[in-house]
Amino acid sequence: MNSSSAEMVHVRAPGKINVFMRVGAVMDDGYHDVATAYQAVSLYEDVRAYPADDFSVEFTGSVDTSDVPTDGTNLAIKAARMLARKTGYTGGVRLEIDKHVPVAGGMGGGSADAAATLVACDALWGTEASKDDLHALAARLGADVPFALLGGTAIGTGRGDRLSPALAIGQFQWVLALPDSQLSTPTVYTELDRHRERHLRDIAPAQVKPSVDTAVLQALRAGDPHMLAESLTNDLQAPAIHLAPEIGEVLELGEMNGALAGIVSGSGPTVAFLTADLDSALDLQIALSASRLTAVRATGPVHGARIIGD
Ligand SMILES: C[C@@](CO)(OP(=O)(O)O)[C@H](O)COP(=O)(O)OP(=O)(O)OC[C@H]1O[C@@H](n2ccc(N)nc2=O)[C@H](O)[C@@H]1O
Ligand SMILES: Nc1ncnc2c1ncn2[C@@H]1O[C@H](COP(=O)(O)OP(=O)(O)O)[C@@H](O)[C@H]1O
Repeated sequence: MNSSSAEMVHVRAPGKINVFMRVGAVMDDGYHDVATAYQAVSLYEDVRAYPADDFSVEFTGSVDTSDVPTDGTNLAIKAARMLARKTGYTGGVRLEIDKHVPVAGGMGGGSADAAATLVACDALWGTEASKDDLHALAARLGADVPFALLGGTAIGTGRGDRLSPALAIGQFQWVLALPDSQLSTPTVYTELDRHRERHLRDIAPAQVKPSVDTAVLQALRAGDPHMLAESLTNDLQAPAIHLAPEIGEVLELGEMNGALAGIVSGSGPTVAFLTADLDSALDLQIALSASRLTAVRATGPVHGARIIGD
């Protein structure tokens, strides 16, 4: 089918925080078996898709995108091409991405771009892919991409792409210390495996099948930031700090300035601080900014990738 039905489609997709992340053994496909609790937060990628004969992408926004490739290796272009192949669409798309999620920061910005692009191209091209088809394409693009489609709060197992929504009430107030450096996701996983060999005490043994602690699920269900702060967990935090020791100082600074708790987001180096309420979040944002960190506030959970009427 080749019936382009719109002049432009605008889709917004969120960045994410892993409020819980246990990493188990390496599976046959080379990926680690994980158990994670994702929360989508109000730091967004805005993707605008325009009809075109070929495939291209341009970036604007508040974060440095100078390192992000704009050729066929860009995740958004990969997503568009994959959808075209799957649906038999023979045209292309021009993508404009207004980017606010830090690149290689552990918040799934590239995944959000890919998820938003799938939804935008499907609407632009009128290809009417099913939810299941979009999910399957998303999972092929990256472990985090299905969650960027779904949004909200969800448990991810397997590679992190087998999702089940988690009940969460209310809004959590986060302050994010955005990095001016990057960490490569595979490097952090590899560092974790090295740490395991050194028997670090705060990391679960790889042979234990990872699962999400019931305390996290209870805290999310209760919408209680104090409870959630007690159960924030990330097996990738110690290896991320080992690779980028300044993360440890950022965590200390936040915890001294009113955060209930701080956690490295995904593979880092973004640090997410959970606060008790909006006032504490504002105070913490000011304190971190005074220390010359880029600190932004965000709330969660928020929606996954969806069309915005401009
Ligand atoms: C760590 C997490 C936590 O949510 O997020 P980020 O910090 O990247 O945002 C994810 O596991 C990342 O998801 P994503 O960034 O989509 O990963 P992919 O592109 O699929 O994989 C990049 C690489 O990470 C490693 N990887 C990823 C997921 C997983 N369950 N096991 C792995 O070992 C593999 O080396 C893989 O080649
Ligand atoms: N559209 C995209 N946006 C961001 N990064 C992209 C994109 N396409 C490819 N990449 C590459 O993917 C890597 C990881 O990107 P990103 O999703 O921002 O980080 P993370 O996996 O830490 O959440 C980066 O090194 C980047 O160069």
